[in-house]
Amino acid sequence: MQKRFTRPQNLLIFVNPYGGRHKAQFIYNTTVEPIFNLANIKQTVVVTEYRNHAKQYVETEDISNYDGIIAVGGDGMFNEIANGILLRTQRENEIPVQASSCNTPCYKTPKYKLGVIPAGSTDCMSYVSQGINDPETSALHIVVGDNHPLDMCSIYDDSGSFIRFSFSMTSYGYYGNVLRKSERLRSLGPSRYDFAGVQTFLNKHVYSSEIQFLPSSTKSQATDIRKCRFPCEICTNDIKPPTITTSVAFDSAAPISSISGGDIPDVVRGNFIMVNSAMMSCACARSPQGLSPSAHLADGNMDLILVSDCSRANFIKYMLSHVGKADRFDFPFVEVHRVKAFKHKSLNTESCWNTDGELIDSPNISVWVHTGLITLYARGVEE
Ligand SMILES: Nc1ncnc2c1ncn2[C@@H]1O[C@H](COP(=O)(O)OP(=O)(O)OP(=O)(O)O)[C@@H](O)[C@H]1O
Repeated sequence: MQKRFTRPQNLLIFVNPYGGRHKAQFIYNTTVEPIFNLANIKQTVVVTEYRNHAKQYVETEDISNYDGIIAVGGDGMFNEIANGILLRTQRENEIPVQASSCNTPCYKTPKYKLGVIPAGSTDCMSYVSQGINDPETSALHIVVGDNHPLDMCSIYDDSGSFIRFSFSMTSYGYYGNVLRKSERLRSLGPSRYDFAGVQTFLNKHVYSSEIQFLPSSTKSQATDIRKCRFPCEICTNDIKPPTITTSVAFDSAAPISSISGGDIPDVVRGNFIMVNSAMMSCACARSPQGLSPSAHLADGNMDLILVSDCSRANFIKYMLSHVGKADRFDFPFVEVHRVKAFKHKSLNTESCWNTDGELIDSPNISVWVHTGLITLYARGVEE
């Protein structure tokens, strides 16, 4: 078991000059570097030059001297680094990354701890793991070597091919369409999400889908009042190792039951404005409670939130419930399930997926949670 505090000696740091308001370099120079220098931490800085630069770097370069990898950027940067280091770790341990791997106790945790200094647009990772988007706070958590496990999910297309790992929201329909539009509006900075959101809302689309899911085997529920707060008993005590043991490759026709080692899946069919899964609360400065306020950082579950067709007025009410403290599950057209895995099949016209702000074009995917697969320099949110 990892010690709760292991102060880092030597860090690999990626600075994304392109994310958020383009302030990552300034934040690193003025806030992060001085704190790391005071703590005598050796630093190697890579300013990213293109998309996937950080992912390629951690997958292929010699990183054996470092004890941690830090993103100065947003959730997209963190996702890149997490994907790169997870793929490298599986490759080095000869663990194949494909859907059938989910049927064994699965992927190996990297030996490197990951941290993020918020310098993106949404910065959900910092907000959810520290309760605030503040570069100084994040730098201090790294300096003292705080530890917190983080669940990751793995996503596959309907032929069982691996797509990517993800840590926060994976969403089909509305948020997928917003992302697709917002990518074309990057020059507007963070406000691109507002423009894309309004446009997507005005062109409301509804998608017919079938979703199979494996319900969680833990006692906690998405509707719990208790949230993930330091010290979180659910994240530290309630973790169950994966029980999935059979080995059958995914294919588009196979029901999730044949690949779930005896667990019986539930099935829902309907017309949805969006299908969301939240690995964590997905809170951010704009939505301080997040998409699923009682989701946990490391309990081996995700919350599957199905938003059925409804009037535009009701959809706005649902979206506005995310800004305040109102119960976002108290709508007749919203249902929520705490699950370990799910599989989505489109039954008519197709949308795309938004996972951690990255686009997945394939509408038919399966998603599996892996308990505590990453170790973060974080403590969790303190009240
Ligand atoms: N030099 C670069 N040029 C273009 N894209 C880059 C460069 N460096 C990194 N990227 C890409 O920028 C994307 C977005 O970065 P980042 O997550 O830091 O900011 P953001 O999208 O504004 O914030 P958030 O993800 O929190 O909403 C990353 O997915 C990364 O691949």
